[in-house]
Amino acid sequence: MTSDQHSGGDVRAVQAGDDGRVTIFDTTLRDGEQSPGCSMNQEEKLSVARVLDEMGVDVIEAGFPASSVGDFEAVREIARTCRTARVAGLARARPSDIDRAWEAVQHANRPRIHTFLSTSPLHMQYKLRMEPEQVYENAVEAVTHARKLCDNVEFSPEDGTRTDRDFLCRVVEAAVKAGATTINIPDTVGYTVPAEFFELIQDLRNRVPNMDRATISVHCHNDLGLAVANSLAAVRAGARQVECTINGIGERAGNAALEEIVMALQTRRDVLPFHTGVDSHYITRASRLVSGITGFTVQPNKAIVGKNAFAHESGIHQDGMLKNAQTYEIMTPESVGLTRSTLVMGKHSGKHAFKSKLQELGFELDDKELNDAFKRFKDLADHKKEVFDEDLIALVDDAVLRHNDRIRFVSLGIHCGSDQPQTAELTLEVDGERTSTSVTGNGPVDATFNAVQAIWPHDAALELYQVHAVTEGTDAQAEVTVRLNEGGMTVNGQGADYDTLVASARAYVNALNKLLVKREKAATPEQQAAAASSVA
Ligand SMILES: CC(=O)SCCNC(=O)CCNC(=O)[C@H](O)C(C)(C)COP(=O)(O)OP(=O)(O)OC[C@H]1O[C@@H](n2cnc3c(N)ncnc32)[C@H](O)[C@@H]1OP(=O)(O)O
Ligand SMILES: CC(C)C(=O)C(=O)O
Repeated sequence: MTSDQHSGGDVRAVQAGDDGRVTIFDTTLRDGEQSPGCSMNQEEKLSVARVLDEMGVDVIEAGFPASSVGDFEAVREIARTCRTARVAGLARARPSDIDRAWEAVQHANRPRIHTFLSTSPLHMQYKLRMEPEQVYENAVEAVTHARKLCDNVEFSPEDGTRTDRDFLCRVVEAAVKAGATTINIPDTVGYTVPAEFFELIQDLRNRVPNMDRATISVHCHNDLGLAVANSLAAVRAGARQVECTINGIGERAGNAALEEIVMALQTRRDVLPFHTGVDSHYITRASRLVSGITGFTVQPNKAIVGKNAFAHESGIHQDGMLKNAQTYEIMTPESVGLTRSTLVMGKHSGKHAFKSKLQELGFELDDKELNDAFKRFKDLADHKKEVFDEDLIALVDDAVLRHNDRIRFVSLGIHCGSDQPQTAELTLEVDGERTSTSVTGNGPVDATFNAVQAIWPHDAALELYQVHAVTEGTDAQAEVTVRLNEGGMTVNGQGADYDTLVASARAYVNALNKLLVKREKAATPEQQAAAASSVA
């Protein structure tokens, strides 16, 4: 078997100087943020961008600047902050969107405008209500306009995998001629399969005469669970940029997961002779940060970053691991930033050990955050025999990532049991002002949520209430997820505490804070100005 047969693909160089380096384009802050229920404020987006920049992601798609004032400002701040990563802003194929994207990214060390327009028959006819020739002209105009502003322009023919092949080749050729430096082929609805996508990318390379003047990129959705497989097939066919997100979050079933792409390329270089610039040791930290901010818990069996990804429970596996870890591990936990714990944390631990433990777990906190988290840790350690790593992660996510919230949990007292009525005595701080109330309900959770409603009236409907124990035992911390829906806007809130009801109140309050962010993003500039003077 030749090495080419072995890799099952076309691994010849795609351009002069091609050494198999794959550009990692992270869209956690744009497509990831489009996940239903996920909304990040500016500071949260910045903290994710900082980690992505540090870990060596090549391009950060920071948002869609024309979509709201809040997103515009977040993209602008990220552009000003990132040191090495290129910062991209997404724009529809309209001059006003493109101008807005440029306004947001222009101060980046390395800016990019990413403009897109659907090319599939379905999208053109029903969504855009445009004829193919109008779409062709519009795509050329958009890229031409973007190139007048920025020398690095990406063009995406949206729904590319369901586009007529001849038309796709024509549009791509014209976009490259107009100055697009990257051509991104999106599998917008996660429809393609690996062999088909391989053939599509190869076909573009063979048929589009000027294809070698632009980098081919792919953007795969996970509707059939094939996003990573499709992306890797495309790389073998000559794509040199992969668009992906941390933990695979994104529209519907999500996008290709960054950690899976990076680790597949790193672990299987023998059959996938490509490499990225990402330092894989940052993966766990980035995953936990995104999960904490979005409230999207990572499923335990998720590849690379799931809680069980490096856990071995059955005897034969444990025996093999003790004899040689490679028997059941194809990569080391250390390579993705998981450290084997050396410090045991308990109520006698001091702040130095606490800080060092958090660093081991991938958290870098400022002094205020550290003090807040330490206070919560001491309180937890007083109520729990052993404080595990999972407890600390839940606690830090809860204590630290919320410090800019406008509505804050202060205290909760509950009267519950078989005596009626169940009553919640709740104190919240709203924009710095404390309010207390005492409210009844059908059970302690209902009473707690009624109390939140009494202090901060709102119309959002509760869609999900979920409790899970962070570790085993009756003294385990509870991690609660609450999903609210207000006029079609969904948000997920999370809260953790050794008291399930306090965790519930924290989760509800967290969801309300996210709703405030989402409302702000959805508002027009005039509505935003009016809202600035009143929270509710
Ligand atoms: C596949 C993807 O992920 S694409 C990115 C999706 N991301 C988002 O939508 C970000 C959040 N979106 C928003 O904030 C809003 O949709 C906005 C601000 C972008 C636009 O809001 P509105 O002006 O109210 O338009 P609305 O969203 O209802 O409809 C979209 C309009 O854009 C048009 N459109 C859609 N895609 C494109 C495109 N790539 N280029 C040009 N026009 C487009 C649609 O045809 C429709 O036009 P119409 O109003 O003439 O019918
Ligand atoms: C804007 C494009 C790249 C996109 O998100 C998609 O097609 O899924």
